[in-house]
Amino acid sequence: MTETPNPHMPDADTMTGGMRPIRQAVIAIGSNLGERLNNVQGAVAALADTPEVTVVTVSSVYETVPVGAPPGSRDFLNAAVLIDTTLTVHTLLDRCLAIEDAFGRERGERNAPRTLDVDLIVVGDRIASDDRLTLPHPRAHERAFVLIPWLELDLEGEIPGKGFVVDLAQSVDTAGVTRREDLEILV
Ligand SMILES: Nc1ncnc2c1ncn2[C@@H]1O[C@H](COP(=O)(O)OP(=O)(O)OP(=O)(O)O)[C@@H](O)[C@H]1O
Ligand SMILES: Nc1nc2c(c(=O)[nH]1)N=C(CO)CN2
Repeated sequence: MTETPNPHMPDADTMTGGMRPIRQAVIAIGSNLGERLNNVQGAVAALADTPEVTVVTVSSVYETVPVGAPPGSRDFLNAAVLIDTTLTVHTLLDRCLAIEDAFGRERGERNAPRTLDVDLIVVGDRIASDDRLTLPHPRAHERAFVLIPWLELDLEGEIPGKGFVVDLAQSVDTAGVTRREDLEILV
């Protein structure tokens, strides 16, 4: 679905800093290449260092079987982060991509092993679709490695148009998602 701008109202993405609303966003982080925990931890630290972003809570770390990845790919470490932000959705996306780059992310084939993936899952109840950004993330509702960490952060979480996280998490196969009690992300 594409957002239809209302010519009489300032779009939330073009309003000046002081006027922008605080939105709660869910960010999914993954790594299956290099120093996986260091990469995930670094992504959270970089988000926390971002002006106009406040990290609210961070999930446990989960070891997850790769989905849709080339044969032989290593397991991922995945986590989810709840943030409050006044950034526009596109500025937030740019920040996520810059954090990936800072951790040596190479952009090859889809689902190829990666040092770091930082995906925007939902930003408030924003629905958006353009050549750079789709919100909610179009595959989040079917991904146990996103839903299980998110559920830990917010039992009332919802993906607009798809349903509540608690229900979605029951409709997916969670066998490949294991909480790593021995690993922790520090904020
Ligand atoms: N909600 C979103 N979060 C992150 N990137 C998005 C989103 N919507 C669209 N994109 C675009 O997708 C592009 C490719 O993202 P990425 O390389 O992380 O995909 P992927 O991790 O291989 O696959 P997937 O999208 O299934 O997670 C990004 O450059 C970005 O412009
Ligand atoms: N287990 C797991 N599988 C994936 C992941 C991920 O983060 N975890 N990310 C993907 C592309 O974003 C594709 N497959």
